[in-house]
Amino acid sequence: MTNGIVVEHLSKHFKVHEREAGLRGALHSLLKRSFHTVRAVDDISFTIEPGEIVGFLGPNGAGKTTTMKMLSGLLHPSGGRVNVGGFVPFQQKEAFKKRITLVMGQKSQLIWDIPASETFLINQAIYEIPDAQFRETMGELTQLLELEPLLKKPVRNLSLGERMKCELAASLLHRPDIIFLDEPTIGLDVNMQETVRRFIKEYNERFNATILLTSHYMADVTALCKRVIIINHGHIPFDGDLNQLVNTHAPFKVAKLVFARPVDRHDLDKYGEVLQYEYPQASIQIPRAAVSEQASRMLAELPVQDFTIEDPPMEDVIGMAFAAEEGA
Ligand SMILES: Nc1ncnc2c1ncn2[C@@H]1O[C@H](COP(=O)(O)OP(=O)(O)OP(=O)(O)O)[C@@H](O)[C@H]1O
Repeated sequence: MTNGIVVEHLSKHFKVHEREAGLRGALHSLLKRSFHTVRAVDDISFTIEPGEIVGFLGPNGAGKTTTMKMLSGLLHPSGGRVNVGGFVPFQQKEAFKKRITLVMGQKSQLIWDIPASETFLINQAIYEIPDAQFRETMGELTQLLELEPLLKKPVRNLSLGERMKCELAASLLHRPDIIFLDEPTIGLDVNMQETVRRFIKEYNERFNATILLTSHYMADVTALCKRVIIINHGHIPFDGDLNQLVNTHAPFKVAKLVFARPVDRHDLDKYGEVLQYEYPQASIQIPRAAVSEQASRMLAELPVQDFTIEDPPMEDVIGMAFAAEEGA
């Protein structure tokens, strides 16, 4: 049984009731209802191989959650075809539900007033997980996510990060091999983001799970995803290797220098575009093709004390990809 995903010409259009403001508008819309169509997802196609982790990126309102809901069977598409692990998601077959999970960082499935361990038991019943398998998976998840001290506390007393760990455990108890993660690290502190990231990676490796992940934190994307799909206004302007995205939209690197003594700002212009210079530090943007030549020139000609070459921040690269799509 494969756990790949195939999406062909998928669309979701919402018909939204338009109402004019004020009493007149309310009366008018009672008599004559007018609608407009929101093309939340508009003819997208992609394939995800079994075991792949793919970053699904886009600005607010781009269509990420709508796509994930269609892939997990919560929304019926307006057009196109979806195949997730051999199933048509919106048919909502029991066997399909046992293969997938949708984790939404902003929504909780845990019951507020009781400990998470009791929600786990409820999920065991819902997913018909045999006792032995439940104990084994619970043991694994408890160890991977360090859940032991949290299991008996009412969910309302957990911190956001602790709750997220329990959320992940509840969503993965039935050992799905296709996982949709919608902002799993939102609002978590840097350490907890790192824990969740490590866990996602380990789960993927252990169960060869296919994972589609949205996140506004680029550290999640660079740590987990070799491939990214960018969605903007319901379209996909980019689908490919993360490195290729950087090469296409940011065909330059940034040299960070620390000088041993002050240099003339104008002397730096010949090496590239000076982004910032405030003694002792400078940042210079250099076309990728010229990086090694300019790096050796700078080291030979300038009083360099410390020197690094970095890719531009991923947030900037993604921003450039969105901007290119807007301008297209
Ligand atoms: N039920 C609905 N009725 C009408 N419009 C909707 C509905 N659900 C989503 N939309 C609209 O569809 C578009 C895509 O929304 P979606 O939630 O998929 O975006 P997103 O990429 O997940 O954004 P975010 O990063 O803010 O979560 C938005 O314009 C949104 O307002």
